[in-house]
Amino acid sequence: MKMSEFSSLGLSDWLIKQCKQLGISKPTPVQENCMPAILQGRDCMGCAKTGSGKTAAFVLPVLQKLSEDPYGIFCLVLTPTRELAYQIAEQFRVLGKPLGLRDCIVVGGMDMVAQALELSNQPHVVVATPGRLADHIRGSKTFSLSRIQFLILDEADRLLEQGCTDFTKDLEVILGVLPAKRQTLLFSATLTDTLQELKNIAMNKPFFWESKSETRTVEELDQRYILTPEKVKDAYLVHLIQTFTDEHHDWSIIIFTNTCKNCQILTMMLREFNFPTISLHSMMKQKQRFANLAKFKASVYKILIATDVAARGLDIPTVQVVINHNTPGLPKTYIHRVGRTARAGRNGVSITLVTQYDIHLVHSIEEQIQTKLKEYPVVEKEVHKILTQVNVTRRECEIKLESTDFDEKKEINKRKQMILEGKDPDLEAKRKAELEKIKSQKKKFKERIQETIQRQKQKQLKKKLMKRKQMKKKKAEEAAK
Ligand SMILES: Nc1ncnc2c1ncn2[C@@H]1O[C@H](COP(=O)(O)OP(=O)(O)OP(=O)(O)O)[C@@H](O)[C@H]1O
Repeated sequence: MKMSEFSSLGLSDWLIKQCKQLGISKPTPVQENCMPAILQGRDCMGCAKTGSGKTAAFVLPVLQKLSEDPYGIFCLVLTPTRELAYQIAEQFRVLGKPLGLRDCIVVGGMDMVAQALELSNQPHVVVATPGRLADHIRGSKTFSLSRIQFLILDEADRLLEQGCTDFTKDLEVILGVLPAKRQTLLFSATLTDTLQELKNIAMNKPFFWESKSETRTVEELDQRYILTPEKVKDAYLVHLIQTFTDEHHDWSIIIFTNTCKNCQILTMMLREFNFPTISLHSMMKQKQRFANLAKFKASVYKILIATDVAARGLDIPTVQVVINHNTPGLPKTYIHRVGRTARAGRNGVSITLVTQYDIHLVHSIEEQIQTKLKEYPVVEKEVHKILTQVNVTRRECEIKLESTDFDEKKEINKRKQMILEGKDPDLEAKRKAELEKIKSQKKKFKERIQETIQRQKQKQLKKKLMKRKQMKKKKAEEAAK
């Protein structure tokens, strides 16, 4: 009966069989609703919660169509991170094995010549991050995307966001070489903010489907918070990990933090406490990033410390806990981060460490997800017992990191990025210094004004007091007369 459900959506038997081998036997709502429209040739926008099977919702119909009329390059998938590109390509490869599907992954940080060669061999599916693909388009005439049938934007809203990595210029280059007659599919757990821009990319009045639900996170996720002063945060972190690892042998944990440096320091610190920890952030070499992720997926390391480069899309079933070492500034980021657990109907816990300065962020997260975070119970005495040891260890790790060339590397990476963006790093540095100067002058000016106002207020107060004193004296004198 389950088999017939996929077949009633229009998939061939070979594809249904292939799904079954991966434990995919009954379509999830996003698949059930979006696949028929895609198979009918319509553009589609699918917005469904994290871990709800959006990838197969586009991979399966593309494979179905490809099997009916195979030619390369048939489909282009764009995605914001390199790790996600590999994950998506893998789904295509596994599900499309009976077709002899050829895919090509085009991401930054990997050999460009090898990629160019693969592109010229007419793969059926290209999965790419926008920056590197745009580079290939600008620099090479050995491949063409002018006949693609499908353009897919996975994590579509992120691709349009002008965040720390801005994809918009690269997207323009890519869209410029694609045929107007194509099917465009857009998927994400958070489409609504950029809906209009996305509709423009889809062009042909897309079929839009959004999972109807009051909450924006899954029910299987137990969402918690711990209110903590900044300097006790790390002690809570160590305590939490100790408790989880004592109680569960087969659990994996992802810890999200805000900067690459913090990621590095926390990894060093947790290793000092003998926790099997590994990190993932954008300052690492790409090969190292892939290697670390593979080791985490294989449970060689149970703890992954990552920046938001790992916040979206990664599908690792063993992850039972997500810890937010910092409260995310955007509710959207929170939704994707905690969505790394409780996937495909499994249970999971998320714990967000909140300082007094982040409470307003928690309120806006709660408002967006339509769920209240519950306090996570902790025996505080236990945390205070390890507080000094944890903070001393952290300080030692910071000193160790300072003695390496981490900051220097960061600076070099920044300069490289600027050169790639066509900016002059020295000129930018000068501009930044000037801006800082203006800012500091403004700050000083403001402070001086505040001081003057304060002084004037004090003067007035003094005057008033004097007047009152004199009045009292006068009254007393008059009374004495
Ligand atoms: N019909 C299905 N039945 C059971 N499992 C499925 C089904 N479809 C997909 N899955 C599995 O569910 C998991 C999550 O799917 P997927 O990674 O596509 O989620 P997603 O919706 O893209 O999440 P995110 O928004 O975090 O990217 C995967 O391991 C996938 O193999």
